[in-house]
Amino acid sequence: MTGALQLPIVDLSSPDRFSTANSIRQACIDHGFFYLVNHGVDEELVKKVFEQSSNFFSLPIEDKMKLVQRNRRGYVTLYAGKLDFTSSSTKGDFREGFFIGPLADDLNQWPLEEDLPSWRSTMETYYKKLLSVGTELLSLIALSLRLDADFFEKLGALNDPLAKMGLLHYPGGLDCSNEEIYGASAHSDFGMITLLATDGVPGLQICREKTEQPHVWEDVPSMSGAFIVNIGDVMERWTNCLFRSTVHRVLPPGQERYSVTIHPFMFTSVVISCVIISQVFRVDITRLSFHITSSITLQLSK
Ligand SMILES: O=C(O)CCC(=O)C(=O)O
Ligand SMILES: [Fe+2]
Repeated sequence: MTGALQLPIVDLSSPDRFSTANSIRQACIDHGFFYLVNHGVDEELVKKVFEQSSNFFSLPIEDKMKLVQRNRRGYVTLYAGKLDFTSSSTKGDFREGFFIGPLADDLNQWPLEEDLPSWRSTMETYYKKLLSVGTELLSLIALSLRLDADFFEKLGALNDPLAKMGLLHYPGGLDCSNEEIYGASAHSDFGMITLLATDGVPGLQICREKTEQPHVWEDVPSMSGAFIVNIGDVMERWTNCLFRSTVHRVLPPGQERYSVTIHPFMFTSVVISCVIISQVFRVDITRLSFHITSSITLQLSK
């Protein structure tokens, strides 16, 4: 069953940080998803990122394969990944991607400047800008949890700003009537928060009650100029499940679709403890730790 949904809207430019923090709190309790408006990222920059993304994915496959993923950076082919680990489908998700990690460590792969002029600088500008939006958001999230605004910063979230940006391309035109293939199969994101920009083509759906069967899927319409923000598994654990890491997916649209994700903070060395203590612990506190291997494979122990 599906239906359309109107997510809460959070205005990042509001001078009243406490009221913004309260609206974030309510949005994260009710949906785990919200629209972020007045975020200060220039519309022209977002447009350029989408244009450059399309330029890359339009290259011949041989050229894209020269940048095939190494160290979790670079090009990932159609069907190579499957976000729903529980799915019995033998095929992966019907999308291709290009992943960019921390700019300082020299592990990123870039198209040649002569092939795609300004490609690298556009992506680097967007990455840095989104990291600063994420930083502001993280301090508001701390306030929303009745913590000091610099709570996560003091834990080292900004010392090691391990962020991952994904350019995603859903080619469309897939007739999937016989097979269970999605653009992105059902999953929750594993980090703290995700900021998502889409080109407006529909396809994203969320399921708010992940334990209920059958799943009820609701369409998330895009909002012009807004980012879609969602809570990830690590933040769900920080909050003892007060904030939801909501399951979502992307249907294989008949129409071509582009999106850009960024997961700004992936702590590498911090033990995740609960900041919301209630009568009922919904997570196992004694095992709330996580590890990221050098290849940024995150294993959350449950
Ligand atoms: O493309 C989208 O709209 C969402 C993608 C997504 O959920 C993901 O890559 O984690
Ligand atoms: Fe996701």
